[in-house]
Amino acid sequence: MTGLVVDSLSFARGGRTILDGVSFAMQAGEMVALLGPNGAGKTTLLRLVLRLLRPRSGRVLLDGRAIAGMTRRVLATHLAYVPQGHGVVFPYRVRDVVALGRLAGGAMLAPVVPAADREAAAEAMARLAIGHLADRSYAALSGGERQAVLIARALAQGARLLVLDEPETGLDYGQQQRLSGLLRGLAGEGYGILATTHDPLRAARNFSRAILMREGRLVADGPAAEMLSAQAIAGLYGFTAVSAPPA
Ligand SMILES: Nc1ncnc2c1ncn2[C@@H]1O[C@H](COP(=O)(O)OP(=O)(O)OP(=O)(O)O)[C@@H](O)[C@H]1O
Repeated sequence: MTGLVVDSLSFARGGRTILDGVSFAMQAGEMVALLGPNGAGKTTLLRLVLRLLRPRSGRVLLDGRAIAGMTRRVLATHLAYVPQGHGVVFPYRVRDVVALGRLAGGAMLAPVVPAADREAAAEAMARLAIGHLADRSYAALSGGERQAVLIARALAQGARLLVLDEPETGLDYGQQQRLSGLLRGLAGEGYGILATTHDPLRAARNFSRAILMREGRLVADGPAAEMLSAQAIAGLYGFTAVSAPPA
């Protein structure tokens, strides 16, 4: 698995500091939840890790190598992005959406999808138990099915570190539970999972570790259950914790 190091990362836009000296490292099999109020800088941090933005200062290392010097193809062998499952423009078949993951590594430039890429896509779909959706239109899927397809696309890419942006958004309870089980299973196989979330209670249950951010700074980092106590959550989001009334 790919080890990720985020080293003193800062980012600014229009003279305003959006991320200020964020540092952490994560290893194989870790499930790291990134939490904080709206505007804390979570998405900006993910975009820097994915090299979709350039930091003002600091660096991101994958297996000890700075991502700034990597080709897109090499970066894609380490890191895969699972965006939120919205915004469907074309009614692609599910098997084609998953096979698109192979493009990130520079494969599949031919007009016909090479057999190896088709196999990788089929394997990823089988892994997520969505083989039966292969010929369905991605646009016609439920939110949970789309999320599974996007994770399959990331697996087809071959990367071992998955970066997910609010993966449970829009999913019903059952689909959230399935997603959590799936991510835990992947972590058990040695995938690294880094996900933003707005649900501290689920994060405390399902993630091994939580990183809390506020106003562009990392304010806490540790075991999820410990980091996400009622008091810590109240402090992070700026409200007063109320205890349950006596029965
Ligand atoms: N391109 C940009 N130009 C100017 N400001 C930006 C830009 N992108 C983000 N910001 C600002 O940076 C801050 C952090 O935004 P970011 O989207 O990273 O927060 P977030 O923690 O992901 O928030 P949310 O929980 O609402 O998704 C916000 O104040 C946002 O307005």
